[in-house]
Amino acid sequence: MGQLTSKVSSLFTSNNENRVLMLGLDGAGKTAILYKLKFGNTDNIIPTIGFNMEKITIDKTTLSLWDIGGQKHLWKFYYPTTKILIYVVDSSNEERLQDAREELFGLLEEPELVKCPLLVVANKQDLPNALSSEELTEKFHLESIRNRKWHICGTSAQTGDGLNDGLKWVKEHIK
Ligand SMILES: Nc1nc2c(ncn2[C@@H]2O[C@H](COP(=O)(O)OP(=O)(O)OP(=O)(O)O)[C@@H](O)[C@H]2O)c(=O)[nH]1
Ligand SMILES: [Mg+2]
Repeated sequence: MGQLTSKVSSLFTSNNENRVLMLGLDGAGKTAILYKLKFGNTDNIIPTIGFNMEKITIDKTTLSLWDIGGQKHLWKFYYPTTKILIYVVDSSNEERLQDAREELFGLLEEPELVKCPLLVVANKQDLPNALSSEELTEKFHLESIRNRKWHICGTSAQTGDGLNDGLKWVKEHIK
């Protein structure tokens, strides 16, 4: 069983890509962000079963953006070889903030992700009740993260605001 798991896992990993892993609760907007960046729109998005992967080139650096569906038990298969972790939050959904925070801090304990810089994406900033990135920093106690480089950016996958700034940070911190 262990061997099978490791074979399945190896299907999803490659050492020579700039793997950027996008995680976050279902409905946070991971796929919307990926499609807005890649195709310029967020039309026809449905909940992700499995994953989507798109390559995006910025200033001659090609990033492989892996958007994994919110089914958390599958996330671990995608950890190996990840260089940057992007954690997407629905800033407008206060009810799920605690859950989102717990998932994030659980990920920060994962040995395979321990060396990955972290970009927290405070998504859905176009919605009137969205928490700002400063408010989310406080609610999530992000200042307590000391074992890696981290950054937060406010985005809207709908309008595209903030996405390029986030991508630029990723490019600057990928090794
Ligand atoms: N207003 C607004 N809606 C958004 C934004 N980002 C995503 N959405 C919407 O939120 C819903 C969920 O977005 P998805 O991209 O499917 O979320 P996901 O994180 O990929 O969810 P799973 O695939 O289930 O893990 C969709 O209806 C999106 O159109 C945003 O920035 N603003
Ligand atoms: Mg999705």
